Amino acid sequence: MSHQPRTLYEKVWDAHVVERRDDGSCLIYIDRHLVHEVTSPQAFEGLRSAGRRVRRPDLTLAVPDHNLPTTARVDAKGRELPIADAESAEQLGALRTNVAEFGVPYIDALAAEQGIVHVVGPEQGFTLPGTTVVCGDSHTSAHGALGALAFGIGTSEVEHVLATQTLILSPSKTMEVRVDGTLGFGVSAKDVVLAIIRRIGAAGGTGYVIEFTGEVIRNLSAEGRLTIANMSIEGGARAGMIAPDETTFAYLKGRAMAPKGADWDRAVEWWRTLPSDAGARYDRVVTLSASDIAPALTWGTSPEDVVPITGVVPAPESFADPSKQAAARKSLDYMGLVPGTRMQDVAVQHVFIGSCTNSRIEDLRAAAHVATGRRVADGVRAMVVPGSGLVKRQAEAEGLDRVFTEAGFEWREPGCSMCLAMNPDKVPPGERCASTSNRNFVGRQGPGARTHLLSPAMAAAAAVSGRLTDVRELI
Ligand SMILES: CC(C)[C@H](C(=O)O)[C@@H](O)C(=O)O
Ligand code: SF4
Repeated sequence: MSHQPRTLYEKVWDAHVVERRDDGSCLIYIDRHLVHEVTSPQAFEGLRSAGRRVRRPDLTLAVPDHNLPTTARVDAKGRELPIADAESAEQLGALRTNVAEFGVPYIDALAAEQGIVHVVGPEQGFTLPGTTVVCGDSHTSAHGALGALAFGIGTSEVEHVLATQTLILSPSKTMEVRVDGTLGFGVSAKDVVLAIIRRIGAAGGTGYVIEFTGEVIRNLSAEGRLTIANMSIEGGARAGMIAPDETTFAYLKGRAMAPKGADWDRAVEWWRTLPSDAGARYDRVVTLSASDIAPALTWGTSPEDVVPITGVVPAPESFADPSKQAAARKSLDYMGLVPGTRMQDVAVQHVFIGSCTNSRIEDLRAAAHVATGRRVADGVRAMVVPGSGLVKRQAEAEGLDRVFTEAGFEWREPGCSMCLAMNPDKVPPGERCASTSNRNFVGRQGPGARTHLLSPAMAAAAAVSGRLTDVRELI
Protein backbone atom coordinates (compact mmCIF):
# COMPACT_ATOMS: atom_id res chain seq x y z
CA MET A 1 0.00 0.00 0.00
CA SER A 2 1.48 3.35 -0.94
CA HIS A 3 1.29 6.27 1.46
CA GLN A 4 0.77 9.91 0.55
CA PRO A 5 3.66 12.05 1.76
CA ARG A 6 2.48 13.86 4.90
CA THR A 7 3.53 16.96 6.78
CA LEU A 8 4.57 16.96 10.43
CA TYR A 9 1.18 18.46 11.31
CA GLU A 10 -0.73 15.78 9.39
CA LYS A 11 1.23 13.00 11.08
CA VAL A 12 0.57 14.31 14.58
CA TRP A 13 -3.09 14.98 13.74
CA ASP A 14 -3.61 11.49 12.26
CA ALA A 15 -2.01 9.87 15.31
CA HIS A 16 -4.59 11.52 17.57
CA VAL A 17 -7.86 11.00 15.73
CA VAL A 18 -10.31 9.12 17.96
CA GLU A 19 -13.24 9.51 15.58
CA ARG A 20 -13.84 11.21 12.23
CA ARG A 21 -17.20 12.95 11.92
CA ASP A 22 -19.29 13.51 8.81
CA ASP A 23 -18.73 17.28 8.78
CA GLY A 24 -14.95 16.78 8.53
CA SER A 25 -14.26 17.57 12.16
CA CYS A 26 -12.54 15.00 14.34
CA LEU A 27 -12.51 13.98 17.96
CA ILE A 28 -8.85 14.47 18.89
CA TYR A 29 -7.06 12.92 21.82
CA ILE A 30 -5.17 15.39 24.00
CA ASP A 31 -1.88 14.20 25.49
CA ARG A 32 -0.97 17.16 27.67
CA HIS A 33 -3.07 19.82 29.36
CA LEU A 34 -1.46 22.81 31.05
CA VAL A 35 -3.54 24.89 33.42
CA HIS A 36 -3.05 28.35 34.90
CA GLU A 37 -5.10 30.49 37.25
CA VAL A 38 -6.75 32.86 34.76
CA THR A 39 -8.68 30.55 32.44
CA SER A 40 -9.38 27.56 34.71
CA PRO A 41 -11.69 28.64 37.58
CA GLN A 42 -14.93 28.45 35.56
CA ALA A 43 -13.84 25.16 33.98
CA PHE A 44 -13.38 23.51 37.37
CA GLU A 45 -16.64 25.08 38.54
CA GLY A 46 -18.36 23.48 35.54
CA LEU A 47 -16.99 20.06 36.48
CA ARG A 48 -18.05 20.55 40.07
CA SER A 49 -21.61 21.50 39.25
CA ALA A 50 -21.94 18.57 36.82
CA GLY A 51 -20.47 16.16 39.37
CA ARG A 52 -17.59 15.22 37.05
CA ARG A 53 -13.98 14.33 37.85
CA VAL A 54 -10.82 15.17 35.91
CA ARG A 55 -10.43 12.21 33.58
CA ARG A 56 -6.63 12.14 33.39
CA PRO A 57 -5.03 14.19 36.17
CA ASP A 58 -1.74 12.49 35.26
CA LEU A 59 -1.79 14.26 31.87
CA THR A 60 -2.60 17.62 33.44
CA LEU A 61 -0.22 20.09 35.05
CA ALA A 62 -1.19 23.32 36.80
CA VAL A 63 1.04 26.26 37.62
CA PRO A 64 0.27 29.85 38.67
CA ASP A 65 1.95 32.58 36.60
CA HIS A 66 -0.19 35.52 35.38
CA ASN A 67 -1.38 37.02 38.66
CA LEU A 68 1.65 36.34 40.83
CA PRO A 69 3.65 39.38 41.88
CA THR A 70 7.33 39.02 40.95
CA THR A 71 8.61 40.58 44.16
CA ALA A 72 9.69 38.38 47.09
CA ARG A 73 7.10 35.70 47.92
CA VAL A 74 8.10 35.02 51.52
CA ASP A 75 8.87 37.33 54.41
CA ALA A 76 12.06 37.27 56.49
CA LYS A 77 10.67 34.33 58.48
CA GLY A 78 9.87 32.32 55.36
CA ARG A 79 6.12 32.90 55.57
CA GLU A 80 4.23 33.19 52.30
CA LEU A 81 3.30 36.81 51.65
CA PRO A 82 -0.36 37.60 50.94
CA ILE A 83 -1.29 38.86 47.45
CA ALA A 84 -2.50 42.46 47.74
CA ASP A 85 -4.81 42.52 44.71
CA ALA A 86 -8.13 40.89 45.64
CA GLU A 87 -8.98 39.49 42.21
CA SER A 88 -5.51 38.00 41.78
CA ALA A 89 -5.62 36.49 45.25
CA GLU A 90 -8.99 34.96 44.48
CA GLN A 91 -7.87 33.38 41.20
CA LEU A 92 -4.67 32.04 42.73
CA GLY A 93 -6.66 30.70 45.69
CA ALA A 94 -9.19 29.06 43.36
CA LEU A 95 -6.42 27.26 41.47
CA ARG A 96 -4.99 25.91 44.72
CA THR A 97 -8.39 24.68 45.90
CA ASN A 98 -9.29 23.19 42.53
CA VAL A 99 -6.08 21.20 42.05
CA ALA A 100 -6.43 19.78 45.56
CA GLU A 101 -10.08 18.83 45.08
CA PHE A 102 -9.55 17.31 41.61
CA GLY A 103 -6.16 15.73 42.26
CA VAL A 104 -4.33 17.66 39.56
CA PRO A 105 -0.50 17.84 39.76
CA TYR A 106 0.40 21.35 40.83
CA ILE A 107 3.55 23.43 40.96
CA ASP A 108 3.08 25.80 43.86
CA ALA A 109 4.00 29.51 43.79
CA LEU A 110 6.91 28.82 46.14
CA ALA A 111 8.24 25.75 44.32
CA ALA A 112 11.61 25.98 42.58
CA GLU A 113 9.93 24.72 39.40
CA GLN A 114 7.27 27.46 39.30
CA GLY A 115 7.28 29.67 36.25
CA ILE A 116 5.35 30.76 33.20
CA VAL A 117 3.34 27.80 32.01
CA HIS A 118 4.97 27.86 28.54
CA VAL A 119 8.44 27.89 30.03
CA VAL A 120 7.62 25.16 32.56
CA GLY A 121 6.07 22.66 30.09
CA PRO A 122 9.14 22.24 27.87
CA GLU A 123 11.55 22.61 30.77
CA GLN A 124 9.93 19.77 32.72
CA GLY A 125 9.74 17.51 29.66
CA PHE A 126 5.94 17.60 30.02
CA THR A 127 5.83 18.82 26.41
CA LEU A 128 7.12 16.16 24.02
CA PRO A 129 7.43 15.79 20.23
CA GLY A 130 4.40 14.33 18.50
CA THR A 131 2.04 15.13 21.37
CA THR A 132 -1.08 17.27 21.36
CA VAL A 133 -0.71 20.02 23.96
CA VAL A 134 -3.43 22.44 25.02
CA CYS A 135 -3.79 25.20 27.56
CA GLY A 136 -6.34 27.94 28.10
CA ASP A 137 -3.82 30.40 26.78
CA SER A 138 -3.02 31.66 23.30
CA HIS A 139 0.76 31.31 23.59
CA THR A 140 0.47 27.55 23.95
CA SER A 141 1.74 27.70 20.38
CA ALA A 142 5.23 27.89 21.93
CA HIS A 143 5.28 24.15 22.64
CA GLY A 144 5.14 23.44 18.90
CA ALA A 145 8.84 24.28 18.85
CA LEU A 146 9.49 20.75 20.11
CA GLY A 147 7.38 19.12 17.41
CA ALA A 148 4.10 19.06 19.35
CA LEU A 149 0.74 20.17 17.98
CA ALA A 150 0.04 22.82 20.60
CA PHE A 151 -2.63 25.48 20.70
CA GLY A 152 -4.62 27.71 22.99
CA ILE A 153 -8.21 26.87 23.92
CA GLY A 154 -11.07 28.71 25.59
CA THR A 155 -12.38 28.09 29.08
CA SER A 156 -15.28 25.85 27.94
CA GLU A 157 -12.77 23.73 26.01
CA VAL A 158 -10.58 23.61 29.13
CA GLU A 159 -13.56 22.05 30.89
CA HIS A 160 -14.09 19.62 28.00
CA VAL A 161 -10.48 18.47 28.11
CA LEU A 162 -10.51 18.16 31.89
CA ALA A 163 -13.61 15.98 31.66
CA THR A 164 -12.80 13.88 28.59
CA GLN A 165 -9.13 14.36 27.56
CA THR A 166 -10.42 15.06 24.03
CA LEU A 167 -11.57 17.95 21.86
CA ILE A 168 -13.62 18.23 18.68
CA LEU A 169 -11.50 20.05 16.13
CA SER A 170 -11.52 20.85 12.43
CA PRO A 171 -8.30 20.31 10.52
CA SER A 172 -6.30 23.43 9.66
CA LYS A 173 -4.66 24.39 6.40
CA THR A 174 -0.88 24.05 6.33
CA MET A 175 1.67 26.78 5.74
CA GLU A 176 5.41 26.28 5.41
CA VAL A 177 7.45 29.28 6.50
CA ARG A 178 11.00 28.57 5.34
CA VAL A 179 13.89 30.74 6.46
CA ASP A 180 17.00 30.05 4.36
CA GLY A 181 20.60 31.09 4.89
CA THR A 182 22.61 32.09 7.93
CA LEU A 183 21.68 34.83 10.38
CA GLY A 184 23.87 37.91 10.43
CA PHE A 185 25.77 39.35 13.38
CA GLY A 186 23.50 40.38 16.26
CA VAL A 187 20.37 38.83 14.72
CA SER A 188 18.34 36.56 17.03
CA ALA A 189 15.30 34.28 16.93
CA LYS A 190 13.10 37.20 18.01
CA ASP A 191 14.20 39.20 14.97
CA VAL A 192 13.37 36.21 12.78
CA VAL A 193 9.84 35.86 14.11
CA LEU A 194 9.24 39.61 13.91
CA ALA A 195 10.37 39.47 10.27
CA ILE A 196 7.98 36.57 9.63
CA ILE A 197 5.01 38.40 11.15
CA ARG A 198 5.90 41.55 9.23
CA ARG A 199 5.81 39.47 6.06
CA ILE A 200 2.62 37.45 6.58
CA GLY A 201 0.76 40.05 8.67
CA ALA A 202 -0.91 39.67 12.07
CA ALA A 203 -3.84 37.85 10.43
CA GLY A 204 -1.79 36.11 7.72
CA GLY A 205 -1.79 32.76 9.46
CA THR A 206 -5.54 32.63 10.10
CA GLY A 207 -6.82 29.10 9.52
CA TYR A 208 -3.33 27.66 9.19
CA VAL A 209 -0.91 25.63 11.20
CA ILE A 210 2.55 26.92 10.32
CA GLU A 211 5.59 24.69 10.04
CA PHE A 212 8.82 26.66 10.39
CA THR A 213 11.57 25.10 8.27
CA GLY A 214 14.88 25.94 6.63
CA GLU A 215 18.50 26.26 7.61
CA VAL A 216 17.95 29.13 10.04
CA ILE A 217 15.38 27.17 12.04
CA ARG A 218 17.51 24.00 11.99
CA ASN A 219 20.47 25.95 13.35
CA LEU A 220 18.51 27.50 16.21
CA SER A 221 18.67 26.15 19.75
CA ALA A 222 15.50 24.73 21.33
CA GLU A 223 15.17 28.04 23.21
CA GLY A 224 15.30 30.06 20.00
CA ARG A 225 12.73 27.77 18.41
CA LEU A 226 10.43 28.27 21.40
CA THR A 227 10.63 32.04 20.83
CA ILE A 228 9.56 31.59 17.22
CA ALA A 229 6.73 29.10 17.77
CA ASN A 230 5.50 31.21 20.71
CA MET A 231 4.66 34.08 18.38
CA SER A 232 2.89 31.96 15.72
CA ILE A 233 -0.34 33.20 17.25
CA GLU A 234 0.76 36.81 16.66
CA GLY A 235 0.83 35.91 12.97
CA GLY A 236 -2.74 34.66 13.37
CA ALA A 237 -1.91 30.95 13.09
CA ARG A 238 -3.69 28.20 14.98
CA ALA A 239 -0.32 26.70 15.90
CA GLY A 240 3.32 26.70 14.84
CA MET A 241 5.46 23.60 14.66
CA ILE A 242 9.12 22.74 14.17
CA ALA A 243 10.20 19.22 13.24
CA PRO A 244 11.95 17.44 16.12
CA ASP A 245 15.63 16.67 15.59
CA GLU A 246 18.83 16.02 17.57
CA THR A 247 18.60 19.54 19.07
CA THR A 248 15.11 18.72 20.37
CA PHE A 249 16.15 15.35 21.78
CA ALA A 250 19.24 16.80 23.48
CA TYR A 251 17.09 19.55 25.03
CA LEU A 252 14.56 17.03 26.41
CA LYS A 253 16.82 14.19 27.52
CA GLY A 254 16.91 13.83 31.30
CA ARG A 255 14.13 16.40 31.94
CA ALA A 256 12.06 15.52 35.02
CA MET A 257 8.93 14.35 33.15
CA ALA A 258 10.54 13.11 29.92
CA PRO A 259 10.57 9.34 29.29
CA LYS A 260 13.54 7.41 30.67
CA GLY A 261 15.60 4.35 29.64
CA ALA A 262 13.95 2.03 27.13
CA ASP A 263 10.90 4.30 27.01
CA TRP A 264 13.12 7.18 25.90
CA ASP A 265 14.68 5.06 23.14
CA ARG A 266 11.27 3.96 21.89
CA ALA A 267 10.01 7.53 21.99
CA VAL A 268 12.99 8.86 20.02
CA GLU A 269 12.47 6.15 17.44
CA TRP A 270 8.93 7.41 16.85
CA TRP A 271 9.91 11.07 17.01
CA ARG A 272 12.39 10.47 14.17
CA THR A 273 9.49 9.50 11.89
CA LEU A 274 7.64 12.79 12.47
CA PRO A 275 9.41 15.31 10.17
CA SER A 276 7.45 16.13 7.02
CA ASP A 277 8.01 13.63 4.21
CA ALA A 278 9.83 14.64 1.05
CA GLY A 279 7.13 15.76 -1.37
CA ALA A 280 4.60 16.62 1.36
CA ARG A 281 2.41 19.50 0.21
CA TYR A 282 1.55 22.66 2.11
CA ASP A 283 -1.43 24.85 1.24
CA ARG A 284 0.83 27.89 1.27
CA VAL A 285 4.61 28.36 1.25
CA VAL A 286 6.37 31.55 2.37
CA THR A 287 10.13 31.93 2.14
CA LEU A 288 12.42 34.43 3.80
CA SER A 289 16.13 34.89 3.41
CA ALA A 290 18.28 35.31 6.53
CA SER A 291 20.29 37.98 4.77
CA ASP A 292 17.20 40.22 4.75
CA ILE A 293 16.67 39.93 8.52
CA ALA A 294 18.18 42.62 10.77
CA PRO A 295 17.81 43.36 14.49
CA ALA A 296 14.28 44.72 14.51
CA LEU A 297 11.47 46.04 16.70
CA THR A 298 7.88 47.17 16.53
CA TRP A 299 6.84 50.80 16.09
CA GLY A 300 3.04 50.42 16.40
CA THR A 301 0.32 48.54 18.23
CA SER A 302 0.24 45.38 16.13
CA PRO A 303 3.03 42.78 16.09
CA GLU A 304 3.18 43.17 12.29
CA ASP A 305 4.33 46.80 12.71
CA VAL A 306 8.00 45.91 12.42
CA VAL A 307 11.01 47.94 11.24
CA PRO A 308 14.75 47.30 11.39
CA ILE A 309 16.43 49.24 14.20
CA THR A 310 18.23 51.26 11.53
CA GLY A 311 14.85 52.36 10.17
CA VAL A 312 12.52 55.27 10.83
CA VAL A 313 8.94 55.55 12.07
CA PRO A 314 6.91 54.92 8.90
CA ALA A 315 4.48 57.42 7.41
CA PRO A 316 0.89 56.11 7.29
CA GLU A 317 0.77 57.02 3.56
CA SER A 318 3.59 54.56 2.92
CA PHE A 319 1.08 51.70 3.29
CA ALA A 320 -0.89 50.77 0.19
CA ASP A 321 -4.01 49.60 2.02
CA PRO A 322 -6.26 52.47 3.22
CA SER A 323 -7.38 50.57 6.31
CA LYS A 324 -3.74 49.98 7.23
CA GLN A 325 -3.11 53.70 6.75
CA ALA A 326 -5.89 54.51 9.19
CA ALA A 327 -4.62 51.90 11.66
CA ALA A 328 -1.10 53.33 11.39
CA ARG A 329 -2.35 56.84 12.13
CA LYS A 330 -4.11 55.59 15.25
CA SER A 331 -1.08 53.56 16.30
CA LEU A 332 1.32 56.47 15.91
CA ASP A 333 -0.97 58.71 17.89
CA TYR A 334 -1.17 56.16 20.71
CA MET A 335 2.57 55.52 20.55
CA GLY A 336 3.39 59.24 20.55
CA LEU A 337 5.61 58.88 17.47
CA VAL A 338 6.15 61.15 14.47
CA PRO A 339 6.79 59.66 11.00
CA GLY A 340 10.38 59.98 9.85
CA THR A 341 11.83 59.85 13.38
CA ARG A 342 14.82 57.51 13.55
CA MET A 343 13.91 54.54 15.75
CA GLN A 344 17.27 54.97 17.45
CA ASP A 345 16.30 58.46 18.58
CA VAL A 346 13.30 57.24 20.57
CA ALA A 347 13.85 57.38 24.36
CA VAL A 348 12.46 54.67 26.67
CA GLN A 349 11.59 54.84 30.37
CA HIS A 350 11.12 51.10 30.94
CA VAL A 351 12.81 47.91 29.86
CA PHE A 352 11.23 44.51 30.42
CA ILE A 353 13.23 41.35 29.84
CA GLY A 354 10.93 38.40 30.40
CA SER A 355 7.69 36.67 29.22
CA CYS A 356 7.16 33.23 27.71
CA THR A 357 8.72 34.54 24.48
CA ASN A 358 12.12 35.50 25.86
CA SER A 359 12.81 34.50 29.48
CA ARG A 360 14.80 31.32 29.07
CA ILE A 361 18.44 30.96 30.00
CA GLU A 362 19.79 31.86 26.56
CA ASP A 363 17.71 35.01 26.53
CA LEU A 364 19.14 36.07 29.87
CA ARG A 365 22.67 35.26 28.71
CA ALA A 366 22.20 37.41 25.60
CA ALA A 367 20.90 40.33 27.66
CA ALA A 368 23.63 39.93 30.30
CA HIS A 369 26.28 39.94 27.59
CA VAL A 370 25.17 43.44 26.60
CA ALA A 371 24.72 44.60 30.21
CA THR A 372 28.16 43.45 31.38
CA GLY A 373 30.21 46.37 32.65
CA ARG A 374 27.53 48.91 31.72
CA ARG A 375 24.90 50.86 33.69
CA VAL A 376 21.18 51.25 33.13
CA ALA A 377 20.74 54.81 31.83
CA ASP A 378 19.39 57.52 34.13
CA GLY A 379 15.60 57.72 34.02
CA VAL A 380 15.19 54.11 32.92
CA ARG A 381 13.63 51.38 35.02
CA ALA A 382 14.81 47.99 33.82
CA MET A 383 13.58 44.63 35.02
CA VAL A 384 14.69 41.07 34.36
CA VAL A 385 12.09 38.40 35.12
CA PRO A 386 13.27 34.80 34.61
CA GLY A 387 10.69 32.49 33.03
CA SER A 388 10.91 29.95 35.82
CA GLY A 389 12.58 29.23 39.12
CA LEU A 390 14.89 26.79 37.36
CA VAL A 391 15.94 29.45 34.85
CA LYS A 392 16.50 31.82 37.76
CA ARG A 393 18.65 29.29 39.60
CA GLN A 394 20.68 28.52 36.49
CA ALA A 395 21.21 32.23 35.81
CA GLU A 396 22.35 32.76 39.39
CA ALA A 397 24.77 29.82 39.13
CA GLU A 398 26.26 31.56 36.09
CA GLY A 399 26.46 34.92 37.90
CA LEU A 400 24.03 36.61 35.52
CA ASP A 401 21.96 38.03 38.39
CA ARG A 402 25.05 39.93 39.57
CA VAL A 403 25.72 41.25 36.09
CA PHE A 404 22.17 42.59 36.02
CA THR A 405 21.98 43.99 39.53
CA GLU A 406 25.42 45.62 39.28
CA ALA A 407 24.22 47.29 36.08
CA GLY A 408 21.11 48.55 37.86
CA PHE A 409 18.49 46.09 36.57
CA GLU A 410 15.92 44.65 38.99
CA TRP A 411 16.18 40.85 39.36
CA ARG A 412 12.74 39.35 40.00
CA GLU A 413 10.83 36.17 40.81
CA PRO A 414 9.34 34.25 37.85
CA GLY A 415 5.94 35.07 36.33
CA CYS A 416 4.21 36.80 33.44
CA SER A 417 5.06 40.15 35.01
CA MET A 418 5.05 43.20 32.75
CA CYS A 419 4.03 41.16 29.69
CA LEU A 420 0.44 42.00 30.54
CA ALA A 421 -1.07 44.20 33.20
CA MET A 422 -2.51 41.44 35.41
CA ASN A 423 -0.13 41.86 38.34
CA PRO A 424 1.69 44.78 39.99
CA ASP A 425 4.34 45.10 37.20
CA LYS A 426 2.87 47.77 34.93
CA VAL A 427 4.08 50.55 32.65
CA PRO A 428 2.49 53.90 33.63
CA PRO A 429 0.30 55.77 31.10
CA GLY A 430 2.19 57.54 28.31
CA GLU A 431 5.51 55.89 29.20
CA ARG A 432 7.50 53.80 26.78
CA CYS A 433 8.81 50.28 27.29
CA ALA A 434 11.33 48.22 25.33
CA SER A 435 9.93 44.75 25.94
CA THR A 436 10.92 41.21 25.02
CA SER A 437 7.30 40.06 25.21
CA ASN A 438 5.00 39.23 22.32
CA ARG A 439 2.13 41.73 22.29
CA ASN A 440 2.26 45.48 21.75
CA PHE A 441 -1.52 45.98 21.84
CA VAL A 442 -3.08 49.15 23.19
CA GLY A 443 -2.98 48.98 26.99
CA ARG A 444 -1.19 45.65 27.05
CA GLN A 445 1.44 46.66 29.62
CA GLY A 446 -0.94 49.00 31.44
CA PRO A 447 -3.50 51.63 30.37
CA GLY A 448 -1.80 54.09 28.00
CA ALA A 449 1.51 52.18 28.05
CA ARG A 450 3.60 52.21 24.86
CA THR A 451 5.33 48.96 23.96
CA HIS A 452 8.17 48.20 21.54
CA LEU A 453 8.74 44.48 21.03
CA LEU A 454 12.35 43.42 20.54
CA SER A 455 14.96 40.78 21.42
CA PRO A 456 16.62 40.39 24.86
CA ALA A 457 19.92 41.78 23.56
CA MET A 458 18.15 44.77 22.01
CA ALA A 459 16.21 45.32 25.25
CA ALA A 460 19.45 45.37 27.25
CA ALA A 461 20.94 47.76 24.70
CA ALA A 462 17.96 50.09 25.17
CA ALA A 463 18.33 49.89 28.95
CA VAL A 464 21.96 50.99 28.96
CA SER A 465 21.51 53.71 26.33
CA GLY A 466 18.13 55.05 27.45
CA ARG A 467 16.82 54.89 23.89
CA LEU A 468 16.11 52.26 21.27
CA THR A 469 19.55 51.14 20.13
CA ASP A 470 21.19 48.95 17.51
CA VAL A 471 22.64 46.14 19.62
CA ARG A 472 25.37 45.59 17.02
CA GLU A 473 27.05 48.76 18.30
CA LEU A 474 27.37 47.26 21.78
CA ILE A 475 28.52 43.68 21.16
C1 LIG B 1 -4.59 35.49 30.26
C2 LIG B 1 -4.50 34.61 29.05
C3 LIG B 1 -5.81 34.05 28.75
C4 LIG B 1 -3.85 35.33 27.87
C5 LIG B 1 -3.74 34.47 26.61
O1 LIG B 1 -4.60 33.69 26.25
O2 LIG B 1 -2.78 34.55 25.92
C6 LIG B 1 -2.45 35.82 28.24
O3 LIG B 1 -1.58 34.80 28.53
C7 LIG B 1 -1.90 36.67 27.13
O4 LIG B 1 -0.74 36.50 26.77
O5 LIG B 1 -2.64 37.53 26.64
S1 SF4 C 1 4.15 35.69 29.61
FE1 SF4 C 1 2.70 36.99 28.57
S2 SF4 C 1 2.21 35.94 26.69
FE2 SF4 C 1 3.15 34.48 28.03
S3 SF4 C 1 1.45 33.47 29.04
FE3 SF4 C 1 2.12 35.14 30.35
S4 SF4 C 1 0.83 36.86 29.78
FE4 SF4 C 1 0.62 35.34 28.15
